[in-house]
Amino acid sequence: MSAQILDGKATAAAIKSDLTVRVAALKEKGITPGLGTVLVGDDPASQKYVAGKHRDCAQVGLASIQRTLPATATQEEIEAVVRELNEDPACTGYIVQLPLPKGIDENRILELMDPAKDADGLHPTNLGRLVLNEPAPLPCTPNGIVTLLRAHGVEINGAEVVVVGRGVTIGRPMPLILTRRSENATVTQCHTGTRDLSAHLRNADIIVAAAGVPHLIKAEDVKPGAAVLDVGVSRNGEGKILGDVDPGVAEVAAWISPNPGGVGPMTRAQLLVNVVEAAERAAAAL
Ligand SMILES: Nc1nc2c(c(=O)[nH]1)N[C@@H](CN(C=O)c1ccc(C(=O)N[C@@H](CCC(=O)O)C(=O)O)cc1)CN2
Repeated sequence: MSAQILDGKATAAAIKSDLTVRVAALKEKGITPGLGTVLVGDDPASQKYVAGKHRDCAQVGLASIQRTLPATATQEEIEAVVRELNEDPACTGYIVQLPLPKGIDENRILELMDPAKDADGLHPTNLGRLVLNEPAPLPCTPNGIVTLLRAHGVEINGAEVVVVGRGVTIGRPMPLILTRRSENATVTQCHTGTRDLSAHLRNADIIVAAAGVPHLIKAEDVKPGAAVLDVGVSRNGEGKILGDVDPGVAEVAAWISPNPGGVGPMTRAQLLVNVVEAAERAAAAL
């Protein structure tokens, strides 16, 4: 078997094309949504992701606001920027690029954000709304994964899903989204404390690999016909991305997301969706 590609680039392009029309409609009503980003430090990957987010904004017609602080920025300096964006009417939604430098209390920064402007869906209020099944912006990568699977007709309803990883951007929220009635999957969450990862993986119809361990998932761990989403990003000496999924998995799986070109572009597209949806809700309330 040679797996079919879960094409994140093409799916994200279709989403952005739809958003371009919706942003134009908002502008006709006098509303220009704007995405803010807060980038702290000089991590090349984070710089690249944030630059991509601003390129996307330009592409769909969103305004964008960039705040960049040095790696030496203090907790108080970062909090001051968050307070400023909370108050800035031009910024309808924003994100704080993660991870923040060592020594910064990331949770305190997230908690300080105005939940109404949380474009990442990572504010505790919005994560709580997800738990309560109330409307909220959804974390971008997990939501992007669901959208990617749906776009390719992969059955989620009733599927056995194994999520590998428990980080705040993917691992924690992914099961919350997949177990909603609208998705209706059964989810097992695995992590570094899991005793027999292979045993869980071999039972999965869908694997979401977000461990950050290069080539952790091998062909022999995967049930023939499964869909495998490679979310992990490690880099070799030349900066080339090494995903969590071994290339041999493509011979066993029915569906596989390339990395790059799979979940990454979907993360960015879903962020734009959150910003535009928030602006549409605000416009409807006028
Ligand atoms: N505040 C947040 N921080 C982080 C998030 C997040 O959702 N919110 N997720 C990741 C990084 N991320 C978004 O910020 C992200 C990761 C990857 C991509 C992407 O387009 N990747 C490309 C490859 C780019 C490359 O060559 O390096 C791809 O997969 O094709 C976009 C956004 C952690 N932080």
